[in-house]
Amino acid sequence: MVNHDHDNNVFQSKSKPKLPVIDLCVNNLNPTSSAWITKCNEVMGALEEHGCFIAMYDGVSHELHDAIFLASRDLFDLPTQVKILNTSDTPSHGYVGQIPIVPLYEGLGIEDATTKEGVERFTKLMWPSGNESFCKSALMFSKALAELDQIVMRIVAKSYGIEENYKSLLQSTTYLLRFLKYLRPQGNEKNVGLVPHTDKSFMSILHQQQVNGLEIKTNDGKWMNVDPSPSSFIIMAGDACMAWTNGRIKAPCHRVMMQGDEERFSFGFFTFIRDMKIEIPQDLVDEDHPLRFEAFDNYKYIHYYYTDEGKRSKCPIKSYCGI
Ligand SMILES: O=C(O)CCC(=O)C(=O)O
Ligand SMILES: [Fe+2]
Repeated sequence: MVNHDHDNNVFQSKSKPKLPVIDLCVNNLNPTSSAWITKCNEVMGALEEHGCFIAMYDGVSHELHDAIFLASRDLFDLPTQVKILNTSDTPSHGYVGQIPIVPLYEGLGIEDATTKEGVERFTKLMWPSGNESFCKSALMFSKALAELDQIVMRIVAKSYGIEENYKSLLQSTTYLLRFLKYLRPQGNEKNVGLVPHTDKSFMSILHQQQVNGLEIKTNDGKWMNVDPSPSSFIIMAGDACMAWTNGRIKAPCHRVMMQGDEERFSFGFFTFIRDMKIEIPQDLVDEDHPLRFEAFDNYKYIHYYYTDEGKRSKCPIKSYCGI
């Protein structure tokens, strides 16, 4: 069982750079209160400064937090020949494991994770005779995180005055829930769990259990640790959001470093825009902010990223559709 005592502690070690922590608990969100404007400013300030922040969110109960991490352990305990059945047309959306540059990393993904069909399809593939509790937890967790994503994106859209543009994106949003596991590091050295990258998603929400490892690069090039808590979720912009906001919100570079002798479980919940080109809203283009990105397709961009040219690029979204 997870120990929740650390929930009330300070989230990040002192004297190190800290990510803003913003309360997005449902009961504390009242758009008619005077505190609401302050909250929106905090969210926008954090996203424009860091491309990410820590959200305190009660849409995932402690019971669901425990259940989804138990479900994750069940999943990773399956034989590799079962896990590799999790395939996808999109690179790194299905099973990934035993990769030489990241030998500690293993991940599986549920596409259409907020739909019963999507979650049932995945569950049936992994457990042909069924796994009711897995299915229930994965669906509840995904739905709760989709709500959190929409809370954040509505604030972004309203602040920029681009609600109509966001509405059309929302209708084409798909959700990928990735279960992630990192083996305990070999020896005493800090080991790479996941190499530095920016996400190819529109938005990402990360959630980790008690073992640390996620590090986010600050604007002055330092790596900042993020400490976990059952009620905290890291909201992070992906490359697609960076282009959509005409560069106002940057996708932060992050990595996973493993230390100590424990394995680590985490979740990545990613939004992508399917079947439509993402256009940079006119309202975000003016004399001071000339158009920096052409309209682009989120999935074609992912495929581009996995080409040699994409992999070599320092900023793949700029190489793909930058002006
Ligand atoms: O495990 C984590 O906390 C981070 C995962 C991540 O960055 C990713 O899957 O893109
Ligand atoms: Fe990532």
